[in-house]
Order: sequence, then structure tokens, then C-alpha cells
Amino acid sequence: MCPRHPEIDAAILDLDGTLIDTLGDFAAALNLMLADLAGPGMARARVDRAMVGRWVGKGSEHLIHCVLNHALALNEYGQEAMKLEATLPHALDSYQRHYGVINGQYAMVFPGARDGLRALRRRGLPLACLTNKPTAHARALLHAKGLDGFFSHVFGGDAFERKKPDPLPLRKTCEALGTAPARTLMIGDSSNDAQAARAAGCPVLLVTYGYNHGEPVRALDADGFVDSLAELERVVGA
Ligand SMILES: O=C(O)COP(=O)(O)O
Ligand SMILES: [Mg+2]
Repeated sequence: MCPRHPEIDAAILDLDGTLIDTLGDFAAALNLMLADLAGPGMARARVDRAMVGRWVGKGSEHLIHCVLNHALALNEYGQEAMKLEATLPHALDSYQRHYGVINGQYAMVFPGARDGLRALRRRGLPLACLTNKPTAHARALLHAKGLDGFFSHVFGGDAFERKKPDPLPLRKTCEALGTAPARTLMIGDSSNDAQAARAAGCPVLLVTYGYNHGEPVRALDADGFVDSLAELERVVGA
């Protein structure tokens, strides 16, 4: 599956769209945020899973930006609320508060993800989780779904100066794992993971069922694709 990089010493896994289907959590928290912004009795925009699937993956700020653009385009908040930049900090606070409460309630571990993690651990590979969602939310979600025990490190979008698709988070995660990027497999679902991995010099494997901004994932530059993380058993030869 990774013909250019058959030997690996560790793996880094993305979270949203790769290990856990979190679109339900995102949509619920965002709709509560939109209700807060609209105020009582006002018409409000709503978002659904499909919309979130196109916007998610570049961290909370980017997601809120997309949602506010969508809401403001509907012009339901009146002239006062039309200033996106002014609304952003309040929206972000509201969203993070709601997400913290909802975290995990409408989320599901993808079929095969647990088997894949077990296969990697059977090979004795140290594992890190590297996501663009805030570290606190990532840790709480992994714990709630019983996946935290697989990882020696969990880093979120606030852990480093820049987020994926910048290669910095991958380089830093390799440092924490004590492995060379060329021997550290990145497993993700989107262009953010693929581009960050390429730039960091990590081999990259992409799942085909995640969220890639509504674009076909197989068009991305990667070393391999899997329809389920259960296929890792074959890929890493556990
Ligand atoms: O953008 C986010 O919040 C999460 O994205 P990721 O887990 O796919 O990195
Ligand atoms: Mg992802």
C-alpha cells in the first residue's frame, strides 16, 4: 500500500474524518452557536452534516469563518451583525463552549478504526494523534470513545504555532515520537493531512470515507488509500 515507504517506525493519525465521524457533533454545536448569535425570536441560519463536511479540517477558526459567511449571506442577522470580523470572537467562544458539552454525543468511531489501531499496536508502533481541533476537545473525545489508550501523544490545532496543512505539526509530532519523518506514517482523510505529510517528508495513507472539503480524496497525492482502517493489518503486516 505504501510502495515508496514500506518501512515505518511509528504512525500519526488524524482524528475527525479518519478515526471518528464527528459531523453530528460539529453540526449540533454550530447550530447552538447560530441560535446564540441570532438572539431570541430571530430567524436563524442552520447548518447540516453535509455543509460541515465541506468546511471542517482546517481548525475551529476556519470552520466558524465558513459558517458565519454562510449565515451572513442569508442576511438573517440584520445590518448590525453583518461585520464578520466583529462577530468572530463571540461566535468562537459560544461554539467552543457548546462543543465542549456536546463532544462525543453525536460522534461515532468509524467501522474498522479500532481494528486498525490494534494492528498498528500489535506491530509495536508508537502512535500519536494529530488533529486540527483543539487539544482539550481531542483528548476528551478520544477518552469518551475509549481510544485514548492507543496514543502516547495527542496534539491539537492549538498545540503548535501553525496547523496542518503546514508541515510544522507533523515535524513536531515526529520529534515527540522520536522517529524520522521518512519512517513515520501519516494516516488522514484530507488534503490538509496529505500536503502536511508531503512537505514534512512523511509517507501518507488516506482513508476514502472522510471529509475532504467535498473533493474526491483519490485525486490527492498520497502513497496509498484505504476504504477502512481495518486494512492497516495488511498494510503494516501485523
Ligand atoms: O478542523 C478540525 O477541527 C479537525 O480536523 P482534523 O481532525 O481532520 O484535523
Ligand atoms: Mg480529518
